[in-house]
Amino acid sequence: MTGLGYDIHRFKEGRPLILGGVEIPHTHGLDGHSDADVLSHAIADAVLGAIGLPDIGHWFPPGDPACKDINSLEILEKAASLIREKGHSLVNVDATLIAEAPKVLPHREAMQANIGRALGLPPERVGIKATTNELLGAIGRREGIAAMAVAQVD
Ligand SMILES: Nc1ccn([C@@H]2O[C@H](COP(=O)(O)O)[C@@H](O)[C@H]2O)c(=O)n1
Ligand SMILES: C[C@@]1(CO)OP(=O)(O)OP(=O)(O)OC[C@H]1O
Repeated sequence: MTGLGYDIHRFKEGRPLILGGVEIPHTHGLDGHSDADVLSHAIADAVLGAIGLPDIGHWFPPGDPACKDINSLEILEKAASLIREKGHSLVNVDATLIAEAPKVLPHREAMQANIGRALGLPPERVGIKATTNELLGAIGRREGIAAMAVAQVD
């Protein structure tokens, strides 16, 4: 089965920028109740969606004090454990970050390692790509970062 995930967070000054559990040097971080790791959120929704489970807001309710500044790698761990509990196995995930800045590909291997560890996948089964939005729209105006992801589950 295949799952699809998408998320977007706006930039906010004074927050660290966390993507795939990696702190990436930048002028702004992303706003959110959690650590706002847009990449991990999109991947978690793809994993959950592959077996028809409700999305991350069901398991980690927006605004829940228990989720304040939560490390989103924990969300990935939860999604992967639900897959195993239901008798399935995760095959791979693939994601694209959409960001005008910063350049994120220099951090690809660190993100693959973190996400792979959280999901129980080897790094080569964690695809991470990035593109700018060619200066178009909100992403092009550097107002935030979006991510989309797919997951394959047997
Ligand atoms: N935030 C980003 C965006 C892009 N990259 C890398 O740059 C390549 C070219 O991007 P275009 O949008 O101009 O096609 C892209 O393929 C990525 O390798 C990046 O690292 N971080
Ligand atoms: C994990 C949660 C918890 O508040 O994180 P947020 O930072 O609010 O991020 P969002 O992607 O808007 O929604 C998911 C939430 O469930």
